[in-house]
Amino acid sequence: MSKAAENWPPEDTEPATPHPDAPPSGTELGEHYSQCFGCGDDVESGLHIRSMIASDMTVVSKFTVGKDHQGAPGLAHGGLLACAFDEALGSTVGNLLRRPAVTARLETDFVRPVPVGSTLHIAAKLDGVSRRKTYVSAEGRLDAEDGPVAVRARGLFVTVGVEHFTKHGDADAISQFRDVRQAAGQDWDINP
Ligand SMILES: CCCCCCCCCC(=O)SCCNC(=O)CCNC(=O)[C@H](O)C(C)(C)COP(=O)(O)OP(=O)(O)OC[C@H]1O[C@@H](n2cnc3c(N)ncnc32)[C@H](O)[C@@H]1OP(=O)(O)O
Repeated sequence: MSKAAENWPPEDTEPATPHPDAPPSGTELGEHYSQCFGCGDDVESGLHIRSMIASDMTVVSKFTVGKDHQGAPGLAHGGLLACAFDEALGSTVGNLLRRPAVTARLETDFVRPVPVGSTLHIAAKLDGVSRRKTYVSAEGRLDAEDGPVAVRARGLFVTVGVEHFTKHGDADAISQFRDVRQAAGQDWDINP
């Protein structure tokens, strides 16, 4: 996968089993939390990533690089690109497996510069599961699904209980988030 790559996944895994209630192919996912830097509509300079279920093992996401996302003049900051892949990979794990999980490890290979105004087409897939660990990887292509590869990433997500978020996060905000989502008949507990 990358020049520095070793085996991936780095241990024996079982194939991932999509949750029976995972959204079907073609489902547009929207934001998972309005204040999420990756996908939230309320974060003005956020990434505003939008994702769609592509199959029972893959999710495709789009991230358009804005002026607030620069490192060098006119070019995306690498850390923000890593953030975009964290979001895309996390969305893949959360929506297909439907259990709360957090990023434990994230690797990125920056293959070519990503200019402001360009759109990364990110295709992410579940690579395997070992106990609480889910391995997932993605490629981001410039300006088209079959454009040149600009970034590759792979991550390890570890399944956690909802108490991970209530204990370490803002319990009041989580409570409000839960109420709003439940009132709208939406799930709230796969990654609040
Ligand atoms: C619909 C949803 C959309 C969601 C999109 C959002 C995407 C954004 C996602 C994020 O950015 S989440 C925020 C960033 N991540 C964190 O804040 C996580 C902080 N870390 C932790 O809370 C804990 O370290 C963690 C929960 C990951 C693990 O702690 P635990 O005490 O629960 O488990 P443990 O340390 O025993 O690790 C479990 C397994 O994972 C392995 N592991 C943990 N960290 C690792 C690591 N860094 N590298 C390799 N392996 C790792 C560990 O060796 C072990 O393997 P084994 O089962 O084989 O023993």
